[in-house]
Amino acid sequence: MTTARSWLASAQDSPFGVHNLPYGVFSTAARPGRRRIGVRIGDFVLDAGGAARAAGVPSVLLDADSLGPLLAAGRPAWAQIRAGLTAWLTDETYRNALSPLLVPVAEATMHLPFEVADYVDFYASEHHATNLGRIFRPGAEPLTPNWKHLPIGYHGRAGTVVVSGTPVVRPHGQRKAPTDAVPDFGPTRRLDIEAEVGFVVGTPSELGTPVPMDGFAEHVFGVCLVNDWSARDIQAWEYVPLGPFLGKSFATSVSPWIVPLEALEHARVAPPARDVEPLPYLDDRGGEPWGLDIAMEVRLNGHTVSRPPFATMYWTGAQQLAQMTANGASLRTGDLFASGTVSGPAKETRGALIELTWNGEDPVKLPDGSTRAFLENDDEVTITATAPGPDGAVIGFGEVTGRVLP
Ligand SMILES: O=C(O)/C=C/C(=O)CC(=O)CC(=O)O
Ligand SMILES: [Ca+2]
Ligand SMILES: [Mg+2]
Repeated sequence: MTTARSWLASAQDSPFGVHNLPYGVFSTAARPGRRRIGVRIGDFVLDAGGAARAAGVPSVLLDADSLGPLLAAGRPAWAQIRAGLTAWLTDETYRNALSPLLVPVAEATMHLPFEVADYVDFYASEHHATNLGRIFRPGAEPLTPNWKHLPIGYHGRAGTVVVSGTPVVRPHGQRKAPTDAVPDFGPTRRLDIEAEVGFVVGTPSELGTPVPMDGFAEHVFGVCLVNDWSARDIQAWEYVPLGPFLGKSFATSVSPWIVPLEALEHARVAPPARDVEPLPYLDDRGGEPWGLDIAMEVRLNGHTVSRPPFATMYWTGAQQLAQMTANGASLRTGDLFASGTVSGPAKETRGALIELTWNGEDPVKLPDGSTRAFLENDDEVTITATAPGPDGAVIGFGEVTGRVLP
């Protein structure tokens, strides 16, 4: 296949070229109350509903203030709309009609692109799970006996998923260090991040009917970046025996651009070897597994502190989807499930400060001479990522960023 090129100069050699075309929801200062679906192309946001009208094929799925209707429309509609956008942005004859519908990225305010239905967070990095096991449960086997038999996860708080740029207020909660006799209540002293990848569900499923791994592309619309902000002192005290609760439910940030699954076809890689035989519903050996070669980067106050490699994740999104629905639980349009913290084997590839600093014992040094065990007020964390596209093209995910407020 030859590489299609856009007539838009800034789309050439861009991580937002015609091979990507991620969807978001934006407004402009001229009309702040008017939210529209935008498609990122080069340094611009294309007003997608306007583009469809200009091309003579008005679309109720694109003329919307949320991605909800598009998500619900299903894979054939997603493919058809993507093909239309690709044609309009590569065929020179659309240039004059579409050019007035391009808004410079700097002039677009991005919003949460869909109403998050249910939110699930997994625990799928063997390196992260091993590190956290050692830190939270010293002396015990770091990986619990179930870890290689099923993707462990928990249900999070959909209503506190916020778009990139939303400030994160330092949460209060019960804190009790192992050496304290009793807990006290106050602002977390151990505010942390978790660099993750999020999967956005489009097509719903029926209650009582599990979705197998090969239903992944039918149900999952696309992929975003996630920062699962975590208060480690609150978490360590409250999580026994039911798992994460208030230490993680105060805010979860997502990137504003949803990269369609079709754009990641060239990023598919084999996941790590399965050294415990998976049960049949999770066995992706011999099939077409959904490992993804997404290279992530975590910046703290502009300084790169980690480069987590998503390709090292033990459990894939397809296995997580199969696990999430194995009991017959249904999917809803707008469900978001996150991969779990992405940590590679090397220290500089760990996706959370608790691992990077080994529970604060070995603080991260910043160029201004300061150090961080955990986040301080006014710190800003940004996660970015790229993946390989066709013919050497790069697929950009944009960023998820957030600043800590007292
Ligand atoms: O090992 C534990 O007790 C908990 C670890 C986590 O913080 C889990 C989590 O949020 C899942 C993940 O992001 O990998
Ligand atoms: Ca997490
Ligand atoms: Mg969270």
